[in-house]
Amino acid sequence: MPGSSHIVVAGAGSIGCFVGGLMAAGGHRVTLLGRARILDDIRAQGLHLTDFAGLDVRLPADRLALTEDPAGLTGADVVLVTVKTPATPDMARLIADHAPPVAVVVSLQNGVENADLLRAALPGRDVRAGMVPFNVVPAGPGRWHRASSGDIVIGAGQGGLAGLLSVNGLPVSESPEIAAIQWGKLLMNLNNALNALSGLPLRAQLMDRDWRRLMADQMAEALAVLAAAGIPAKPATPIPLWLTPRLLCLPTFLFARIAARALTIDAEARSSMAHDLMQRRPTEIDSLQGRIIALGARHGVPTPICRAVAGLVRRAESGGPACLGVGEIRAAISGDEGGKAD
Ligand SMILES: NC(=O)C1=CN([C@@H]2O[C@H](COP(=O)(O)OP(=O)(O)OC[C@H]3O[C@@H](n4cnc5c(N)ncnc54)[C@H](OP(=O)(O)O)[C@@H]3O)[C@@H](O)[C@H]2O)C=CC1
Ligand SMILES: CC(C)(CO)C(=O)C(=O)O
Repeated sequence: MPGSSHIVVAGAGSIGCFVGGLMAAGGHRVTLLGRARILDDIRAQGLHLTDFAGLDVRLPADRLALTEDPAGLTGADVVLVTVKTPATPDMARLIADHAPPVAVVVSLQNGVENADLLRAALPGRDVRAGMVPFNVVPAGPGRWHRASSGDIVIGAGQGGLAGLLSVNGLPVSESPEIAAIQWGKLLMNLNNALNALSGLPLRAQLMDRDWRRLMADQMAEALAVLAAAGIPAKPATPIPLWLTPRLLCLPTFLFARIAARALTIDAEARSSMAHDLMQRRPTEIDSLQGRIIALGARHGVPTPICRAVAGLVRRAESGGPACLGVGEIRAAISGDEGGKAD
């Protein structure tokens, strides 16, 4: 792989445009493969990237290749897969048909199944799992805002890939424990659904103790499932996962002090699932809560919270209410414990 590589972002949305844009600003040749509704805005006014710490990068459209045509994958050194999980099988087929077999494929997606889905469709290729801890929100035409902190981790392998992908403002590291890191992220991503159902920005949701207690109960349920299944999980923040439910239950002034040391999060942040529901798109609920529910069933651990929350997200996906209070969600959980939900 050359020092400056051709990176193709496969699915240019929030994560793809932000990461791809910073990599282009850092000197890589970048192609954004995406939808016309997104690329046309970038064609018209370039790409504008900001973040919680004052980053302000503007890239004219001619610094990027922009295409809706999967033939844009031809000639890639690295393919960054940034579609939502339900779109992974289709994207895997496009990569198989168009990307060179030597291109390294990196999944920058949430959930724990995407790298395996890609490997199954791309036998013999170097496919890495990755974990993106930070939040990116659309902030207007051609503009994306990184609203929380953390650095990308990818699976360890040959070729110094992390060093190659690291650019100013976007360090990338490799870890042999990427599977555990992805499970740790999945535990945090269980809040994507609560955030989406709350209708609140993440910071406002986190500053409310009733929401935090619900997050804590859901996380404790999932930790019990992972313990029964013997699955190790590593946190994306310095706070151990077993301690997180207890921290969430602290009074707000104490929680805020401790959380501020582990994570920066600004007022714009909302989970990717919140954006999916707002835009009436299918969510990743099956690969987040759905994964815990399936494991719980296999290992005899009840998962009433994940089941009720998944049920409410599915209802919202098909046009049901999306702005719920903690009390309404607790009522649905009690219904599930009584065997009524899902
Ligand atoms: N947003 C965030 O803050 C974070 C997201 N993640 C994870 O990163 C992944 C990506 O999330 P995010 O960036 O929010 O997702 P987005 O929905 O913003 O972006 C994905 C884009 O890919 C497009 N797409 C899908 N299939 C194709 C295709 N075949 N050809 C071209 N474009 C395609 C989608 O279009 P369409 O909708 O029309 O299919 C969409 O515009 C997810 O797994 C998410 O959980 C991880 C950390 C944070
Ligand atoms: C908000 C964040 C960064 C963590 O839950 C995320 O992964 C998402 O929005 O999907």
